[in-house]
Amino acid sequence: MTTYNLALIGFGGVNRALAELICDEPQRFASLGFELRVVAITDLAFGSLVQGDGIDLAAVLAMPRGTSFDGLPGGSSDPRNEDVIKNSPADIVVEATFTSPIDGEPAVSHVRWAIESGKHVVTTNKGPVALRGPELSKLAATNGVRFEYEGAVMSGTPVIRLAHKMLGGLELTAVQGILNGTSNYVLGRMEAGLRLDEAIAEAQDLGYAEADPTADIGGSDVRLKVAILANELLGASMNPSDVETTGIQDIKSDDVAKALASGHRWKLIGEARREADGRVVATVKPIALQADHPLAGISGATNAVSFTTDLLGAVTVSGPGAGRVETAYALISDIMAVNEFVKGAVRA
Ligand SMILES: NC(=O)c1ccc[n+]([C@@H]2O[C@H](COP(=O)([O-])OP(=O)(O)OC[C@H]3O[C@@H](n4cnc5c(N)ncnc54)[C@H](O)[C@@H]3O)[C@@H](O)[C@H]2O)c1
Ligand SMILES: N[C@@H](CCO)C(=O)O
Repeated sequence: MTTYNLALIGFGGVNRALAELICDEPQRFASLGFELRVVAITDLAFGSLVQGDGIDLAAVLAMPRGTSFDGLPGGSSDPRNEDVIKNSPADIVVEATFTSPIDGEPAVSHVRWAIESGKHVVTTNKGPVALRGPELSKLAATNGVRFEYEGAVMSGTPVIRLAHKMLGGLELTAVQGILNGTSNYVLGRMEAGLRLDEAIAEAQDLGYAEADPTADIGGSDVRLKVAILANELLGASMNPSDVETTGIQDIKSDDVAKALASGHRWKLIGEARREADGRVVATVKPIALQADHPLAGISGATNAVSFTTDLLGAVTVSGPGAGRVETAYALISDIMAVNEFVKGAVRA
């Protein structure tokens, strides 16, 4: 059986959930035809750890946040991302640090270092994909490795790969949906009577929110996702700054209650659409949907995206849009794609 060595860059909610699955459920991977071994971990809070024979995941998962890897064999209190990414014996770099909606850093550099040193990259980080996606995919192709990022949109729910693989024979003219778990959860909790700040705190505890939740509430998280979908699926060359964006920060408990009373529900809707002249235009804005609208019933951290197609009309995918384990599954599906690529290369 093939063993893939992983370097986990960022050891927060998502990469810890992946480490737990690797530690607790090895049979899940054996049934996929490979084993996973974590040989390196870096994080601002822990430093870095490189152990070529495989890190004892149960032991590091038990370390409280803020404890240093310094003192462990191969450990340091410094994250040493560049050295670890370039020189550790990893086959696959798993990037799950903070998303920067401004320039995608430091994740863009992490991805580039990995690809340039011949390592595959799987990531849930929207920044590099939305801001540098085509350039990084091209670099990966040139270096004979994969750059996979299913978790950048709707966490583990298959959207990007599903659309590429299964909708490729259709003409897509628009994508529209609820693409942020935190804001959808928050709007639902406000319907239940919570204040905005109370609902955000709950979403943070549940692991849905970004490190800076203003990205979720202010719409910049959805803006990145809409740009990714427009570029991947509608053939646009869009920068996130091209997406006209309004968040839910100005929606008050009163607005939510009034909408409910009149049979409406506020939802943060992201959309990209190809116009008759071929231009792709994209927006993010809150809309009070009628209760019988197909997206009005999407509740909690669940997301949904609807593709407008020529032969099938609307095709809608719905599932978790956030969550630690749910997002770790996106990384697993990316590793499955890397495995297919590696096996294909061996056969060829
Ligand atoms: N949690 C979700 O539901 C979800 C869903 C989809 C995508 N994502 C994306 O996945 C990524 C990880 O999410 P998360 O929930 O694990 O976040 P998190 O905040 O729990 O963890 C991020 C970790 O990265 C570390 N980090 C930040 N900058 C670093 C650096 N320069 N070097 C080393 N470590 C660094 C932090 O210390 C933290 O432990 C984010 O980019 C997020 O946008 C998260
Ligand atoms: N913070 C994001 C994570 C998934 O990208 C959300 O709530 O949807």
